[in-house]
Amino acid sequence: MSRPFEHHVTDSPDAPVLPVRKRGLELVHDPLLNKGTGFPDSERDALGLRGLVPPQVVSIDDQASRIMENFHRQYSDLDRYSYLETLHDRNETLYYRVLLSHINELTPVIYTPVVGQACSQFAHIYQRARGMYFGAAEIAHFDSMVHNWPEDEVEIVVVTDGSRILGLGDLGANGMGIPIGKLSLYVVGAGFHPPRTLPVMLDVGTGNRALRDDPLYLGRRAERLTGPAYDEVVDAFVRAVHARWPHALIQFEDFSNDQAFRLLARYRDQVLCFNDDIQGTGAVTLAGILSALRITGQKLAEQRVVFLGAGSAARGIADTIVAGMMAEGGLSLEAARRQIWTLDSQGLVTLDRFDSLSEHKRPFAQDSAPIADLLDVIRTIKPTVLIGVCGQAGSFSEAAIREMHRHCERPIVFPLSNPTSKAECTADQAYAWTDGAALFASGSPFDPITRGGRLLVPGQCNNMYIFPGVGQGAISCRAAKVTDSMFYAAACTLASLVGEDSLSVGRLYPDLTLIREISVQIAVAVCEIAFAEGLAGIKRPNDLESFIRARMFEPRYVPYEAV
Ligand SMILES: NC(=O)C1=CN([C@@H]2O[C@H](COP(=O)(O)OP(=O)(O)OC[C@H]3O[C@@H](n4cnc5c(N)ncnc54)[C@H](OP(=O)(O)O)[C@@H]3O)[C@@H](O)[C@H]2O)C=CC1
Ligand SMILES: CC(=O)C(=O)O
Ligand SMILES: [Mg+2]
Repeated sequence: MSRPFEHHVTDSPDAPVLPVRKRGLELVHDPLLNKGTGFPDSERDALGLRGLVPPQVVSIDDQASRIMENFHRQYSDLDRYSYLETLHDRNETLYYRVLLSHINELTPVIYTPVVGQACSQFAHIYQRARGMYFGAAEIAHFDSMVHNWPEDEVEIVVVTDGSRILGLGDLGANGMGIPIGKLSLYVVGAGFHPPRTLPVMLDVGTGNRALRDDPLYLGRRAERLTGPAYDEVVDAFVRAVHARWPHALIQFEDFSNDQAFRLLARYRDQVLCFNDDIQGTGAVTLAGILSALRITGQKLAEQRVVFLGAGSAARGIADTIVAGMMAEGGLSLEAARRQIWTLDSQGLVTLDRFDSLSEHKRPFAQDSAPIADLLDVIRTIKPTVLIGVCGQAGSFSEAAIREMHRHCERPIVFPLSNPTSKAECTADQAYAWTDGAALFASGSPFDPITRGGRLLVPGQCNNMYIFPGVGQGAISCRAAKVTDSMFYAAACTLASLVGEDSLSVGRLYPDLTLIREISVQIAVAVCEIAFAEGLAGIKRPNDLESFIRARMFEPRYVPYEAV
């Protein structure tokens, strides 16, 4: 049963007037409706705001200037994160206006790398409730708890169990910063209406002893659940969410790989869902490799790819590259997989380890002698592409990168682990060790570099380029499920949007200021797959692109009508 709540969304782009029941401070304290000093005089009269805000009526752009002035006054990254979250909690329209107009400067704060620091300290910097916590002890209440959430039209749920937050390991309930950050990017990147997004923490305990002993820790102080007890919590959560919001998309985020693959397999045909670390990362990485190959003029099917790390991200990327080699290069599944070598914490993943390998590693086990070390693997395999997804800082050594460059004129080097403190190497290092020849992209951003008078701009290979558009596509056409073919289409679309101007400075991804355009094009591609595969829940609109654009939230103040 849902209660009558305040409307937060208007779908009419032409003359949007939002009926508002709240008055006075109740309105000012609702972050979805608050305009702060931006309430015009007419609304101050009609909504009981006279005297409650300073006399000047300030435009949203002047408000944004004040925000940036104060943002620049903060002392540390964590201060900057907290400052933006305070704004998020006070005035969402202004928060998104500021993010959208300073996207390159602010994304690294609300997202990687600073969000990693924020998650590590989440319990200490916590200010105000945001999103929902589904605790194992409350499992009997999940079905009723979902009705405590005030919005009837949730479209995107990003859920984590905190077990593998970026490359920082098990952060338990502190991991809530990740769903919050990802959903901000859904709004900024693909124009989801803020009240239609829901961050979720599945609090099933934590294996992180230091957190459990931290007096300020906000999650369940118990060992992490496993086995059937864990599955029951996830099941109850998915059932409750699906019952309350049957059309919502559930994004699984930062689950350790012992759960990630199982959960995706279990739910992908039951409810609208995907795993971002597996599927989103696969798509964004293939796009970057395709961009790099436009520079070298080579074909995907000719590449020899080495992964340092053989977990969720590695498997998602490897499968997507294989799909590309099969689609573009005509290789068989087996032939494509033979072009890919993975290393885990025990060294090269080989057939002689088959029986002890987790399921997700087995398809990429190579018929090769054991090799323990990345340098020796590079010496033996002579890769053209090197991908780091092991969460181990500095694990691409100078010797390894130099060895790669010895046999490969333009090595494709992607240290993808997040946050920056976990990157396998820096942009500076990759360029220095290859004399500027590396085609480089990283999970967290690095600044441009000038080498010998030449500007080199590192791209950011991060699933943030993919998930907003895939989500918008899936929701716009009411897709019954999210398929791998949709992610493949997203990868090709993203690659097609990288301009020659970007490639001329070695940047393998478009500038982030283009994220909304990228998301529209990805959403169109995803919808087209849904229509072609009979998965769409609506009739195809004649002008699909305009249909998607019309759904997108613009952070500006709409007029209110007192009701
Ligand atoms: N840029 C992006 O968009 C994304 C980046 N990532 C980043 O990728 C990293 C990994 O994520 P994910 O795949 O989900 O994590 P997983 O835990 O699933 O996988 C980590 C893998 O790294 C291996 N590993 C650990 N230490 C070493 C080592 N010293 N040498 C070789 N391999 C090692 C592990 O080996 P073993 O199996 O033996 O334990 C495991 O196979 C994280 O830092 C994450 O932030 C993830 C998703 C998206
Ligand atoms: C980017 C991302 O999803 C990760 O590092 O886990
Ligand atoms: Mg992730």
